[in-house]
Amino acid sequence: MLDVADLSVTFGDQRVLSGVDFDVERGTLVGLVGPNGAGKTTVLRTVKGTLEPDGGTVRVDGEPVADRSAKAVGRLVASTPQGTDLSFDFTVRQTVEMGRTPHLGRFDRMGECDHTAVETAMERASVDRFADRPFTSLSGGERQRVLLARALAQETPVLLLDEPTANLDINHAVRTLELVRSLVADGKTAVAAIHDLNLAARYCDELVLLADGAVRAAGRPSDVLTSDTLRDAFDAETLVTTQPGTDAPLVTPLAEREAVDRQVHVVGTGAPAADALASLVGADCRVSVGVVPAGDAAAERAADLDCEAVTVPAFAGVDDTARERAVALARAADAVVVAGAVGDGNAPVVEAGRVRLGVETDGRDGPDDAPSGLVGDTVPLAALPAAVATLPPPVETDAAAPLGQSSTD
Ligand SMILES: Nc1ncnc2c1ncn2[C@@H]1O[C@H](COP(=O)(O)OP(=O)(O)OP(=O)(O)O)[C@@H](O)[C@H]1O
Repeated sequence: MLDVADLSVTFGDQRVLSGVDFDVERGTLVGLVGPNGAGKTTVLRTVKGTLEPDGGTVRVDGEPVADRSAKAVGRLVASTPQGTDLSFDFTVRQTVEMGRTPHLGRFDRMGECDHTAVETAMERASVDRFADRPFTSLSGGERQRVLLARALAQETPVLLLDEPTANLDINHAVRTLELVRSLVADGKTAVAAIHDLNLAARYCDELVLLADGAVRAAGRPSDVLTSDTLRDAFDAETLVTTQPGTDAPLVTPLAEREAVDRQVHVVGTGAPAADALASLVGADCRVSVGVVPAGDAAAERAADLDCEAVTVPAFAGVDDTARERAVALARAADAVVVAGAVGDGNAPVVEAGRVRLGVETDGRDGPDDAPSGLVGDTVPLAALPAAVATLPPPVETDAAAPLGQSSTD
């Protein structure tokens, strides 16, 4: 439906976009994400034909936008601007009526179908109750919804939204994106520049991550929003987990922090244990995990993060050798962290810890499933590194088990 190929844009001697490629299928919402100045607005301006690129093409339905008249593009592509600071001396209804311009000849008056399109657009964007108020009397968020209504009144197959939720409270942000999703379900094709990565992940079918005018990653939100791509694009450390009740990634920025020089042994399985490992490694702790079944999410995350995992074959139960190694690691650690389900076979490992912390798991199997009485305080995942950082400094013991010895698997 929308095909952006090898786009490059230069302002003066500053190359702002280089080799930007992506395409958007009919009936999908693609989010443009990336840091300030990455080039998101420039991409949108090029797609709607108001900025001519130095190189590359934008095609809608196979035909280059550059080959069509402005009015013809206006019947195909509608957009909402990033800012709402427009000095209109118009009512809300008149503002929304501007969306009909591409459908009218120079001397045409609006007909019945134009009025219907305007009323429907105002209702869908929930601005009909403001219809007769001056645009300039509205709040920033209300103006944003009026500009969305103007774009809807244009009745185009393609919708471009530049920061559609920037001025909106969380309720209106969610309602706006739900509205965009329903438009997309009706067959519209939408591209939205969105700063809020978690809203983008939840509502977009695909994301295009831009930085310094180039595409750094593109695809499903869970493939695009990883700690590595976000570090690369934003130069920021993040913890990426999963939004409760969905498969969408949840990005938590990690504040600049002191490294947490602590050794921690994690007991548990699945996503909770895997997320605890990532969080602790992200805080520079030395971390081990086990006993876990080989192939479990926690064992795989440990391999990715280069942490020692004490594993046993799946469904084999905890054997003595594995338990002894895990107990040694737990004894040597400053804390044992319980995240995810813990069977009776791991109870001695948890008991070997001098300090035992549980991690809240949002209803997934967690410390509550541990054999009773094993876990002390339970903290949210986001607070885990801070909780570990406040533990007493390491004590030398004979039981010290340096990390990095081979696992028992
Ligand atoms: N007309 C212009 N003249 C010169 N430079 C420009 C112009 N428009 C944009 N730029 C520059 O191009 C780069 C990309 O800007 P753009 O607005 O596309 O970024 P963005 O990703 O939308 O940023 P933000 O998230 O802050 O809105 C920026 O460095 C910006 O300063």
